[in-house]
Amino acid sequence: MDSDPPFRQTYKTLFDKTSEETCNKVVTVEECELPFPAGSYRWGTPSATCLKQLSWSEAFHIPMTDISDSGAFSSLSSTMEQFATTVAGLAKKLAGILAEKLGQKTTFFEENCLPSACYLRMNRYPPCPFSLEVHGLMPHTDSDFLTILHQDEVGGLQLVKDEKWISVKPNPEALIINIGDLFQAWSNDVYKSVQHRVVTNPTMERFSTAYFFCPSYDTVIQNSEPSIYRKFSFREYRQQVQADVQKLGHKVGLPRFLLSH
Ligand SMILES: O=C(O)CCC(=O)C(=O)O
Ligand SMILES: [Fe+2]
Repeated sequence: MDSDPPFRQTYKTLFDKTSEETCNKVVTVEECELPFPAGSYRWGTPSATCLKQLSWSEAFHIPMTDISDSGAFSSLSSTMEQFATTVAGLAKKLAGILAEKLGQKTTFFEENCLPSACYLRMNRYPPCPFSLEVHGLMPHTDSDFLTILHQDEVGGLQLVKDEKWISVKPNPEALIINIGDLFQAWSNDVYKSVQHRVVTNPTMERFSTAYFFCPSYDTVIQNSEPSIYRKFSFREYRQQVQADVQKLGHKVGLPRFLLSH
C-alpha cells in the first residue's frame, strides 16, 4: 500500500481524469474510460434541492466484484485490492467479536458477508469556497454492518456523541471503525449506528476511503430475541433507503423498520 498518505497519488490520477474530461462538456464515466461501472461515480448530491442538502465531494462507490485489473489504472486497482483484502479480514474479525459479546452465532458473518458482497468508496473533498454553508458529506449513518474508514491528515470527519458533534482527530496511521445500521438492527439496538458527517475545508483537498462490510442482498436481518425491528432483507433495506432519498431527499433508515412504526 502506498502510504504518504495512502492513495494520494493513485486517487489524484483518477479524480484528475474525471475533472479533465468533464471540464467543458458533460461526459459519462464510460467516455472517461475509467475502470468502474456506470453509476459508480457521484459528484455532490444528485437528489439535493437546496445548498443545505449538497455534499461538496465526489466519490467512486465500487462493488468489490468490480475491482479487477483495469489497464491504465492497474496501479489503482492493485492498491484498492490490497487495502480491501487487509480490511476485509479485520472487519470479519471485529464483527465476530461483537457477535460473541452478544452471545450470537459468530459464523453468521462468514456465511453472509462474503468479501464479494462488500463495497469500497473513494471520497475526494475539494477545497470549498463557501465552507460554512455546505457539508463535505451530509450527516448520515451507513447502511452496512461495519465501516472501516481511512482518512488522510486534513481532517473534517465528525460524529455524534452525547448528542453533540465531535471532530475525529485525523491520523493517516489509524483506521476508524463505525457501526452501521445493520449491526444496530441485528443487535436489537445494543450497538448503535453512528451518525457522522464531513465538514468542508476552504483551502485543502481531502481524501478518504471507506470499506463497507455488507451481507449479500438476500441475507435476512433479525434478532433471536423479541426485537424492536421487524425482520428484513438487506435488499429490502437498500430499496427503502433509495426510495426515501428519491422521494424525500434524505434517508430515513432504521425507523422505517421499527415494529411500532
Ligand atoms: O470521508 C469521511 O471521513 C467519511 C466518509 C463516509 O462517511 C462515507 O463514505 O460513508
Ligand atoms: Fe459514512
